[in-house]
Amino acid sequence: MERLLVLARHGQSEWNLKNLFTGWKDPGLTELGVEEARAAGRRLKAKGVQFDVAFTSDLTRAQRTCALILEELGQSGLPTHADAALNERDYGDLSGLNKDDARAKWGEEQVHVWRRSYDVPPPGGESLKDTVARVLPYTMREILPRVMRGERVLVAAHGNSLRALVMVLDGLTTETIPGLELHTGVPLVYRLKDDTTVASKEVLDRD
Ligand SMILES: O=C(O)[C@H](O)COP(=O)(O)O
Repeated sequence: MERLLVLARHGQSEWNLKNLFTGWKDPGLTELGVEEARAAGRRLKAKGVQFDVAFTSDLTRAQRTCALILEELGQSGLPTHADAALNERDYGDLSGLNKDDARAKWGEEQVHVWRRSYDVPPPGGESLKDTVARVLPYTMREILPRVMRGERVLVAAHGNSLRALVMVLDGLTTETIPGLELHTGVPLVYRLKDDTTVASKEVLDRD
């Protein structure tokens, strides 16, 4: 039985382009972001991937990415569940600030800790640990059972909500998670064993 789980970060958003902390804010995709999402769909198609169900967040950039990937696969109209549990990490007081301005104000190191550490939340926002605490129960309850039943599942979400999942799937630790970067519009194709651990992982990077 195929146990397929594809994780895709959304394409470039308007605020990615402007280099702003985004979190729970809801900008749309840029033209490049639309193209990145379509290209992700085309790369999945070239691998012969088809889905039975899709999951996404309640934010526009992920939902649009999900729809564009499915369109490229000729699967528009596939059952799709949108849930805030898959939203980007809440960037709290940093939301809307420019990332370079933040580095100038608080220092490179502090901003890196807020962006990439496991358990240090940005002021008023969520740490990755907080994000794991909502992404993982939702995944265990809604997504994993379907994968294990043989449904082919697409999850179109965000840099940090997907880092939360990849941390668990790849067995990363609090020491190694800061090194993980997920790029816009790059699908990660996982196949799971019958004990839910990872049988294989393929990164469908841009050419
Ligand atoms: O929410 C955001 O600002 C980004 O899309 C993810 O940001 P990060 O790379 O700073 O975690």
